[in-house]
Amino acid sequence: MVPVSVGQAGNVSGLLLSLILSEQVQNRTDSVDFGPSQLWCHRFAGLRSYATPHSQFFAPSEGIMLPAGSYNNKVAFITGGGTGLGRAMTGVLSQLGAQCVIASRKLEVLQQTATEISSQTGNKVHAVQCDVRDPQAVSRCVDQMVELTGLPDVIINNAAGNFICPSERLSANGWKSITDIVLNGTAFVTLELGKRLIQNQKGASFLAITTIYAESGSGFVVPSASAKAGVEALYKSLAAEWGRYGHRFNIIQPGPIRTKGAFSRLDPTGTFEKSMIGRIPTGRLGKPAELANLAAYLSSDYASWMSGAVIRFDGGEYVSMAGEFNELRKVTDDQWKMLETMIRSTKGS
Ligand SMILES: CC/C=C\C/C=C\CC/C=C/C=C/C(=O)SCCNC(=O)CCNC(=O)[C@H](O)C(C)(C)COP(=O)(O)OP(=O)(O)OC[C@H]1O[C@@H](n2cnc3c(N)ncnc32)[C@H](O)[C@@H]1OP(=O)(O)O
Ligand SMILES: NC(=O)C1=CN([C@@H]2O[C@H](COP(=O)(O)OP(=O)(O)OC[C@H]3O[C@@H](n4cnc5c(N)ncnc54)[C@H](OP(=O)(O)O)[C@@H]3O)[C@@H](O)[C@H]2O)C=CC1
Repeated sequence: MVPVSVGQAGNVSGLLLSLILSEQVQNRTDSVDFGPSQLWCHRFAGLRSYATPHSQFFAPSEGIMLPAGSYNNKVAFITGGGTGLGRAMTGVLSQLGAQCVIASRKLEVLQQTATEISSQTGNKVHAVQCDVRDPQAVSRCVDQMVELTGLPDVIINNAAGNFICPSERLSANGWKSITDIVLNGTAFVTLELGKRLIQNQKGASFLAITTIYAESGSGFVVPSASAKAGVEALYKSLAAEWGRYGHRFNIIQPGPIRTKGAFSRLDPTGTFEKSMIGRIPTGRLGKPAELANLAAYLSSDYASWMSGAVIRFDGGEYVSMAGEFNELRKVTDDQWKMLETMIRSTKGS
């Protein structure tokens, strides 16, 4: 680990940094306990990753949590399973004994992931091309899965699209592109599989990956925020309606976890990561393996009494952003002494 100074980035991010974040970062530098000297940068595989010193209290455990064989004789269907978090979840489920089917648009990417994971775990991973925006394609994908593995025990709706964009620059097609993948795609997959499972009297666990801002909303990712909120309403509603058919529905809201797909579209210059880490109480990003362990637990028989749950998984970022006075973390001991003296010396109203 090497300490880095804020502002070491390249031209574009340097410009953005000074224009957008200068006040925030400068404040930190001057007066708070999270200045550049305490901002650490790990360098590995060509990627930067910032963390605070106190993140050492929260070192990630990336080993597989559930007992070996927990998914023997189970079939798991994961949308967007070829990359990022979907790939991590597929790896863990496969390692635990599941036969996995991964689906998305890019067949070559899926095939490569399937080959790599199955050669590591010894369990079959099937790649099926599917654009979840197209209900007919979803139906064909499920036909193909039925041929390969039969209907699944576990469905993970993980596929998504996103990009940062001021809403006044957003075209109708930009809106449609994101909401079609996230909300309609999740609905098409869930309805198609749900109906077939019901016909076959087979129970299943459904999991949706949303995000922390599904609850709060967020500027600059408005189609994603709207669609993810819709996914949460869909899953909470079906948890109530389809329990009688043996179906559970749960939701994970991840905070920031480094993946190429997310970071290239949400932080293309790498400028925002540092300020984001400053507001995460555990002082670091999440790891795909941590998310995968939680998903494996929620989708397993160990969680058979969990349905309708919304699990925030963000190192504390959401509550840290929400609390009115949380910025007072930045006040030093000397400043507290002064503030306390001022407050105690105030008499009357
Ligand atoms: C440090 C911060 C980093 C991260 C974490 C932070 C916080 C935690 C919360 C994070 C939540 C993350 C949520 C996610 O969902 S991340 C997942 C990201 N992964 C992907 O997006 C993968 C798939 N994405 C894509 O395939 C594409 O990006 C796209 C655009 C979604 C779909 O591709 P498609 O080929 O179908 O679409 P296009 O034809 O290219 O575009 C359609 C339409 O949209 C307009 N568009 C595209 N990009 C932009 C842009 N950047 N700005 C504005 N508009 C855009 C495009 O122009 C088209 O519209 P028209 O021109 O036709 O009007
Ligand atoms: N990483 C993070 O910090 C966070 C991620 N999330 C959520 O986690 C999930 C995974 O994201 P992440 O792994 O980071 O990003 P990725 O970009 O790696 O994952 C998105 C996946 O969705 C697939 N996909 C996109 N469009 C379609 C489509 N039309 N049909 C089928 N599949 C599609 C992509 O595959 P292909 O291109 O082959 O279609 C890709 O595999 C998403 O739901 C995201 O919203 C939530 C909060 C934070």
